[in-house]
Amino acid sequence: MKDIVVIGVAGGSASGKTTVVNRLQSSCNDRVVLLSHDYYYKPFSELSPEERTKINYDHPDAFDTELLIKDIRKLKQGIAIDRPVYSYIENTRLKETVRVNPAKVIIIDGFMIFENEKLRELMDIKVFVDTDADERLIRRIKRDVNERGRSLDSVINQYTETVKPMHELFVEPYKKYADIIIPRGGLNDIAIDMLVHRIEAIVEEDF
Ligand SMILES: Nc1ncnc2c1ncn2[C@@H]1O[C@H](COP(=O)(O)OP(=O)(O)O)[C@@H](O)[C@H]1O
Ligand SMILES: O=c1ccn([C@@H]2O[C@H](COP(=O)(O)O)[C@@H](O)[C@H]2O)c(=O)[nH]1
Repeated sequence: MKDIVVIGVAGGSASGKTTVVNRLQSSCNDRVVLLSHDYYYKPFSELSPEERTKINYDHPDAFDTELLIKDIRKLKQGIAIDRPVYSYIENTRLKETVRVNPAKVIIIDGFMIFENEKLRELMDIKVFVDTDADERLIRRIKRDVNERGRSLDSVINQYTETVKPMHELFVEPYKKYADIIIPRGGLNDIAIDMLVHRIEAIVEEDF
């Protein structure tokens, strides 16, 4: 039996990680499972909804990364997990969980997943989705206003106060750990096709 392969997909907020991962998943179907670092945001249930809007969500302390590491280890041992579900609208973890069964390829995505050494060491292939900051900001404004229930002012304030400075501390310096860098994000067909072929080769090996 071959080892389970863990692929990490990092990159700044709104760089196109989800777009890349969805394209990888749809090419490889149920042979691949996805765990997003964002599922593992701490619930901060002791705080009021108003207080939760003020948290720095771009700092490593906002995540329960230990739980993610435990869950990846269980999947690697062939044990199913119940992963948390996070709401960006309510800024907290929901009551329900989602069952994740072991698969040959585990994809982990998250903007700062290369920052944590223990997490990084679990990854066999590290991919960084690299998109210019101005494009990421435009995409983030559109997404957060349309899908995450934010006002234009709140997106711009959050970006200047935490997203950008934390990106410079916890995302960009860790790009050096990537094995593959995908410029321009989710619509880079050539880079995505190459990755899909690599993953297909892995899942087609004897299990
Ligand atoms: N190449 C692209 N061109 C234009 N918009 C894009 C592109 N890639 C992603 N987007 C859009 O930008 C937003 C952020 O992309 P997403 O894949 O969710 O990024 P991430 O997971 O890195 O935050 C989404 O609304 C997505 O539809
Ligand atoms: O409650 C929350 C939790 C997270 N965020 C922001 O989300 C992004 C990460 O998502 P991407 O898909 O990688 O963009 C992060 O930059 C946090 O600022 C939030 O606003 N509220």
